[in-house]
Formats: sequence, structure tokens, C-alpha cells
Amino acid sequence: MITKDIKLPVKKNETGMVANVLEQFNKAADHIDLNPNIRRILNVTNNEIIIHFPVKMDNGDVEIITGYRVQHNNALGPYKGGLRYHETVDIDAAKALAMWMTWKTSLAGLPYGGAKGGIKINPKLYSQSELERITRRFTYALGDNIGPEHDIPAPDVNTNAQTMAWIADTYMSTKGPSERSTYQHVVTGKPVGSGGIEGRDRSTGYGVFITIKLWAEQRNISLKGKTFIVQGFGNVGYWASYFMEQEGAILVGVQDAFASIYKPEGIDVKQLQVHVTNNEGSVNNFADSNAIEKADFFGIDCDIIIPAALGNQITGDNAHIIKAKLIAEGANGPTNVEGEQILLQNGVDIIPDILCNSGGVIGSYFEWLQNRNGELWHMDEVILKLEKVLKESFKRVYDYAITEGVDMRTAAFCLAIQRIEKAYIQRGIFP
Ligand SMILES: NC(=O)C1=CN([C@@H]2O[C@H](COP(=O)(O)OP(=O)(O)OC[C@H]3O[C@@H](n4cnc5c(N)ncnc54)[C@H](O)[C@@H]3O)[C@@H](O)[C@H]2O)C=CC1
Ligand SMILES: O=C(O)CCC(=O)C(=O)O
Repeated sequence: MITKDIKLPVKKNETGMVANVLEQFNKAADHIDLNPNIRRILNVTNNEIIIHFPVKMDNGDVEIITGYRVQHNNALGPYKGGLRYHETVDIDAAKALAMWMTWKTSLAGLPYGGAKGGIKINPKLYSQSELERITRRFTYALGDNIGPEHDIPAPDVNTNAQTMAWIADTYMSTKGPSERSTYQHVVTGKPVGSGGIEGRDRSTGYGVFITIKLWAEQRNISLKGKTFIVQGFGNVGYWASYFMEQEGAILVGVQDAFASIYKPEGIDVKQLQVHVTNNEGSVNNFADSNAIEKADFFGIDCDIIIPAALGNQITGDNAHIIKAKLIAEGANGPTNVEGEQILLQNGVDIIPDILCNSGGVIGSYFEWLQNRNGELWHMDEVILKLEKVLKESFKRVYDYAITEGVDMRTAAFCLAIQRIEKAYIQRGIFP
């Protein structure tokens, strides 16, 4: 039985991401007639941590930095999710992203809950040593709010293996001798050689590619010669493009935080990566590509769009310009509810974020197991196991969408929520 009172009033914040994820959740919860008590629990986050901490800058001044960690739900296991360093990080963004993590880990069948956090900074304004001090002070300030069996961060926008190595080192240094050497699984996405696992660097992008391939197989489509564009050419955007190109697909447009480029004959992925590395992280002025207007990017004539940057990029304002037949959500929350309605009406398929980019957290799970069990996994094993989990997830979502007559996002949410509902009911707390 569904009653109105258990749908919390949704506050439209600046980015609207909380409103977005709650609408997605409530739509699926209605579809499966979710136990009302469990809906109440899942509608809110368990813990919201905001920390203001001082950091000494290179010039000797002290700056007060604000960091966040939101833990949404841990019914299935420890909290899990990335840390983002970006000016848009705030409590609402962290809440929405934490909720998506709960659905993502549940859908993938992992023994984790969902969390997310970050620091509200533009990392480009800080030196490497300042970023190291910011990261270490944040870790220290978080204290036992994170932990290898409690809440396990990972990389997200503007954080990477180096950031994770600083966190692991700082966290372990606060522990006693026996824990100090064994607690490296407090974070995943570490450098290989410091407890990281081979393949975690590419696992999100590889997962994006695999889900696109599985979608294409369902439609008897070959990816060879198909054109695609990517928003965001960082970890996810680069690796997704790399694997798409290997399959014979053609990258024709890229947008990042600085520029939008278009080249109908095709952009060489490796060459673009070298250009970006030597060009302060920007695709601007790449070879003989054409610069295009930011607002025209999603309207590029192509078969597939991979948003792999920030949330709320495809909205009611621009969804109608899209010509592609598929949106594969490498980013979290790139399509808002209004945008999605337009796309579905126009016959555009969407592989939802909690499925499409779940390769990252699945790779993280393997790293966590590797550290916890004192093992060493190798690339081929990681890729093989990753593909197996993704294939199972994709099939369950695809079959559910067909059987129940719902879109793929609603199918993914229903499956994710049902797994958590079952766990609560099995514990006997909820009639
Ligand atoms: N790194 C990971 O393993 C995972 C990341 N994700 C999601 O994928 C997305 C990208 O993450 P990463 O590749 O790790 O970040 P990243 O920091 O490596 O790259 C971000 C890219 O997005 C671009 N970008 C930033 N703001 C933009 C804007 N306003 N318009 C266009 N482009 C913009 C940047 O220039 C950069 O190219 C995020 O939504 C993240 O939450 C999801 C699952 C796992
Ligand atoms: O690898 C992880 O633990 C989480 C990565 C992440 O933040 C995400 O999937 O959005």
C-alpha cells in the first residue's frame, strides 16, 4: 500500500540532483509497491557529515576548506562511493550521489551500501603539495567516519589513484601497528603497487563500453562504423572512448569543461589523450577539429552519446536537439527527469548510470577483496570477472524492462530496491 505521506517533499536545489534521484526512486518504489516502512528509510540518508578544516597553503596562509561525506544506506554492507573535488560539491550533491551509489551497489549484487562525498574546491587553483595537504587533513578530520569495514571511498571527478594513496597512507598512520599494515582497503582505486588492483583505472569506461555492446547485441547492431560523442574526457570518458574505438566505433565529438570539438571524419582517441595531457587537461584546439558552441554539442549528428562529466547535462532544455538513438550514462545523474521524458517519447534508449557506470565500483570491490584477502589479481582476471557481473546485471535489467513494460532506469531501480527490501524483511524488522 502506498500513501502520499511517505513521499518526502522534494526541495528543488540548485542542481536539482536530489529531486531527480528521489523521483527516480519513487517511480520505481510505486511500481514494486515497496513496503512503506522501507520507503521511509530509503527516502533519507543515514548520516551527513560536513567538515570545515584548516589547511596551510604554499604562501603560509591558512585556508578553511569544506568537505562532505554522506552515507545513505548500509543495509547490504559497508558504505561505498567516490570522493569528488569540484566547486559544485555541496551537501545536496553529496546526498544525491550517495543515493545513486546505494542503488548501484545493490543492482550489481555487491555487499555494499552507498555513500559519496568530496571537497568544495577547484583543484586547478591549488598546487600538488597543497592538494596533498588538503587530502590528508580531510582524511584526518573524517577520522573513523571512514574505515575498511565501514565506509570505503574511491576516485570520482578530479580525484585519482594519487588522491587515494594519500588517503590510505593518512588513515593507516592513525592506527596501531597491526591495523596500520592491513587497512589499505579503507579506499579503492589506489595505484597498483600501493594496494591498487590492475584494471581499476579502466573498469568504469570498460563497463560503459560493455553495456553499450550488450545493448547493440540485443538489437542486432554492430558498433563498427557507428558514431559517438563523449562529454567529459577524464577517466571515464577516455576509457569508454578507447574501448569503443577498439570495437570500430568512431568518435566524432568531445566536450570538456573548457571546449567542445567536432570532427565528422573521426577523432583519434590516443592522440586526443596525448593532446589533453599536454594541454592542461583540455581538448581545446585539438588537431584539425572544429570548435563548436557548447549548447550545440548534444545535437551533433551521431548514433550514441556518452555523457561522462557532471549531473543534469541532458534536461528539458536540450533533450529535444538529440539525434542519437542511445544515451549511455557514464556520469552519475547526467539526464534529469524532464530530459528523460523527452528522450523516451522520441524513442531514444538510455542505459542508466547505475548500470552503465557500475564497472567502477565492481572493480573497486575486486580491489577491496584483493586487499582484504592478501591476494594479487591480474588484469585478465579482473576484466573477465567484471564482464561477467556486468552481463548478468544488464540481462536482469533488460529482461525486467521488457517483462514489466518499463524503461531501463525504472527496471534497474526496481531490481536494486527489491534486493534491499528483501534484506530488511529477512531480518524480520518490517512486517
Ligand atoms: N571515476 C570513476 O571510476 C567513476 C566515475 N563516475 C562518474 O563519471 C563522471 C566522470 O568522472 P571521472 O571521469 O572520474 O572524472 P574526471 O575528473 O577524470 O574527468 C571529468 C571530465 O569532465 C569534464 N567536465 C567537467 N565539467 C564539465 C562540464 N561542465 N561540461 C563538460 N565537461 C566537463 C572535465 O573537463 C573532464 O574531462 C562523473 O559523473 C563521475 O561521478 C561514475 C562511476 C565511476
Ligand atoms: O569505486 C567506487 O567505490 C565508487 C565509484 C563511484 O564513485 C561511482 O560509481 O559513482
